[in-house]
Formats: sequence, C-alpha cells, structure tokens
Amino acid sequence: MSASGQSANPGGAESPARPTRTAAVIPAAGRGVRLGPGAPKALRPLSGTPMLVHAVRAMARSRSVTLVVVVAPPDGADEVRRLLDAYPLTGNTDVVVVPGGETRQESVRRGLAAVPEDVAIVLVHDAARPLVPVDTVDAVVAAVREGAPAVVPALPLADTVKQVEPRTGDRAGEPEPVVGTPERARLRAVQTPQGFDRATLVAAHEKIVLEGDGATDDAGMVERLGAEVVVVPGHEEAFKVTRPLDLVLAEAVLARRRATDGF
Ligand SMILES: Nc1ccn([C@@H]2O[C@H](COP(=O)(O)OP(=O)(O)OP(=O)(O)O)[C@@H](O)[C@H]2O)c(=O)n1
Ligand SMILES: C[C@](O)(CO)[C@H](O)COP(=O)(O)O
Repeated sequence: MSASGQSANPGGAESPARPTRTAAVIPAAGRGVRLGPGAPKALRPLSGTPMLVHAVRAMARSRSVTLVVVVAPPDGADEVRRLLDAYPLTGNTDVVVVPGGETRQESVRRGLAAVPEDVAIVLVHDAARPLVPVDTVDAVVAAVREGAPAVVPALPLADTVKQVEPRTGDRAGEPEPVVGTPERARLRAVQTPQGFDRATLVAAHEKIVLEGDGATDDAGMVERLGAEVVVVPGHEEAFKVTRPLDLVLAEAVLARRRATDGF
C-alpha cells in the first residue's frame, strides 16, 4: 500500500463527463466497548486477519475506489500504518492513515480533511462492518454517480420497534413506559458504506460542528442540511460487529465464503 494518497488511476474505472474519482473514509478509531475487553475493535482478528484489513479490502474490491483513508485511534496511526503495510493490496488502491478523534463524527471529519480536492465521491464505511459485499459498495457508488447527493444502504427491520421514555437518575433500571410504535414498514436499519457527493458531506460536517451538534451517522448530518438522502438495498453481511455474538456470525460468514468462494 502506498502512503502517498495519489492514484495511478485518478478517474476510477470509467471516464464519464461528470468527475467521479471516489475515495472511502474508514473510521476505525473506536474502542469497541460493547465487544468487551481486548484490543481496539478494528484491530481484532477475524479468521486470523484484523477486522480493519477486511474492511479496507472490502472497499478496494470496488473498482471505483482508488483511495482509502483509514482513521486510526488518536495515538495509533503509526501502529495502524505498520499493520496495513503487512497486508498489501493487490490492485491500484492507495491507503493513507490519519489519527481519529473522540467520537465517530470527529473521526470521519478528520478523515474527510485528508481526502484530496479532486475526489468527487466519498464513501464513509465503518471498520466495524468488515464483510460488506462489493455489490453493495458498487450500488451506493452508482446511485451517487447518478446524481443523489447522499445514499445509504439499508434493510427492512425484522423486529417491531417501540419508542420509550428512558428512565434516568433514581429511576434508572425501572421498566420504561412505551410512548409509541412506529409503523415498521416505513423503517429501515441503516448500514455503511454511505456514499456522498463530496461537497455535500463537507458542508454537512461543517454545519454540525458549527452548531455544536452530533449525529450517529453521516447521512443524518446531510438530512439536517436539508439535502436529499436516498436508500438502496443493504445486505445482511454488512452487519456491524458490535457485541460478542457478532464475532461468531462474522467467523461463520467467512467460513462459508472460504468453502464456497475460496476466499
Ligand atoms: N471515536 C470513534 C468512535 C468510533 N469510530 C468508528 O466508528 C465505527 C462505528 O462505531 P462503533 O461500532 O460504535 O464502534 P465503537 O465506538 O468502537 O464501539 P463501542 O461504542 O462499543 O465502543 C467503528 O468502525 C469505529 O471504529 C471512530 O472512528 N472513532
Ligand atoms: C453509521 C452506523 O453504522 C449506521 O448504522 C451507525 O450509526 C454507527 O453507530 P455506532 O453507535 O457508532 O455504532
């Protein structure tokens, strides 16, 4: 992997009139508290290979993506650089590493600042979603290329969702009153990579920082900008490794891929 951030293929796989150089920002600076004690989540092995390496490969597998910006833990950029150097990519995708921040939002903002000006399309992809199939990545990129300023892959929900009034303070731990049941058919569980027209994503992050606000996903910031966000079909294998059981599922998916696809 080159540390230059410059690509031999600046236009990506195709050369349409509209500029489409595409980069992926991978926030990987989280601690993984919900996964339990151990190394930072992105560095934990899945089938012997760090989760982050799976995520970088998932982005590089898309022919559109010519640059990956990995956002490392704040004090861990050198270690992450060395780790990635030990797993060179086979194609022409460059990988740069920058230090992250205290929140996912801040980490993405720092990664975005490292994306060169000539990049027109930016994907933001959690290191914690290492198994996203390339077809999902390509579908997101295609929708941005076709003109959508913000695109999210998402799936319908399997569970009914209740809105509750959370208990806090002295009442924490008591049963929570239900205040509503949103119509499930209109809900979607949102995944990554989320894809953006670069200028829209930059403006969304600037606005949210100025307003001192926060959001749990990047498309949510674009919504607050008033720009259109659209959904394309997500994939079950793009699930987020969050809790210990997710590691079991990830290992099972990889074992099945090895048996059926040979990788
Ligand atoms: N300060 C942070 C926090 C999160 N992330 C990244 O954002 C993605 C999604 O976050 P999540 O799954 O919630 O990861 P963690 O914050 O590590 O998990 P937890 O909340 O359990 O600690 C992950 O790839 C994570 O590394 C990041 O780059 N910088
Ligand atoms: C971006 C995200 O993965 C979309 O589902 C999600 O919002 C990240 O949330 P987390 O609480 O940081 O895991």
